[in-house]
Amino acid sequence: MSRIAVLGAGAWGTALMLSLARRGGHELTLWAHSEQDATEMLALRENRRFLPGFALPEDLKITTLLAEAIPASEIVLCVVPSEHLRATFVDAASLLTPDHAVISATKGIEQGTYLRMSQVIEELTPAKVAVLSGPSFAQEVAQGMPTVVTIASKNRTLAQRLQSDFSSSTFRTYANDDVVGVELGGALKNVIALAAGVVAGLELGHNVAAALMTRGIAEITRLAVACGGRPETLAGLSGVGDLVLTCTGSLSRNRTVGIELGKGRKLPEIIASLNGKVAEGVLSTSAALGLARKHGVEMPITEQMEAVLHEGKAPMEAIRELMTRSLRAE
Ligand SMILES: NC(=O)C1=CN([C@@H]2O[C@H](COP(=O)(O)OP(=O)(O)OC[C@H]3O[C@@H](n4cnc5c(N)ncnc54)[C@H](O)[C@@H]3O)[C@@H](O)[C@H]2O)C=CC1
Ligand SMILES: O=C(CO)COP(=O)(O)O
Repeated sequence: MSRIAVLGAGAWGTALMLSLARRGGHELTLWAHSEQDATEMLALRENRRFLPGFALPEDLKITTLLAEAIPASEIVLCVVPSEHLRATFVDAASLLTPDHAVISATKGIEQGTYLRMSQVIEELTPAKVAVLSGPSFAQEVAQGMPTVVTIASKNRTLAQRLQSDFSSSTFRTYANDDVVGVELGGALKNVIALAAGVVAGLELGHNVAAALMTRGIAEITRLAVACGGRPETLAGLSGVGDLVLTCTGSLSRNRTVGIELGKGRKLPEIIASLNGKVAEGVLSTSAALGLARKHGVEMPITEQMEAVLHEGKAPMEAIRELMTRSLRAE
């Protein structure tokens, strides 16, 4: 039995909480950032805003107070969007002790610092840190559909404990000690998913989608290895696995944003239509490029995606440039 606080009542925090509840044996608290969302969940026993259609467990505690959620738990599952992770942990820092385990399921790279989410948490808190990543749409996890992800920590005992806490007959976890590879795989696939959406929106066919995934994993792996990750990690669930899911699955928000860009819609209008739901790739693209430049790594797809997202480049021009780069060996 573990006492687990889930920080972040979006789709993914809610789905992971439902999976933990289905596994059974845990005491669960869900922390919501928004007072209004918490009030609605308490009244309806449903997260109608971010993950409608699923009854919240009767014994689930819901709060907007970190001081209520964290001291009552030994495991803190972080699922806030990357943009808000630092602020959340600045507030949470004084409540966390070396006895706490924080497991981050957030997929992103911090703007400006280019830090991975677990690095931000380690910088701010004395807690032990792990990450959870892999091919996992919230909707399917909430429905109890079979899902397989990776839990990574440099602390093998912690990874094994979390594996056992999170695993069930519908949610299987593999342990890994390559935190860098697992975390960067999860963050960087969102950039390629945006690009896969763009070519779908432009109706450019299947060949280019397969090529984007293949060359996408090549550039993701280059950067992850430059940062200290292992290439085989990027061939795993939090690399190829999540890349394939997000580049092909209709439930992906990042891919959907890409499709709309490919159809010619403007980014601010697309973001507004998400109604507060996060497409992490939009911000991660800039951070990924910053990190790549810091390490002298070439990331041609990410570079073109940055130009389309934030410099007004026409999507078709970005594809043309990728296709006409100087020829090289695979
Ligand atoms: N939705 C999915 O299927 C999956 C999402 N993820 C990752 O999980 C993370 C969270 O994504 P979702 O749950 O999908 O988000 P969401 O789009 O469903 O919800 C957005 C969340 O952001 C919160 N928020 C807004 N402003 C905030 C603030 N100032 N401080 C703290 N929280 C604030 C909202 O309350 C809400 O919980 C992301 O990094 C995403 O990439 C990972 C795997 C699957
Ligand atoms: O990370 C995800 C699945 O593993 C979810 O992807 P989207 O954020 O693109 O929906």
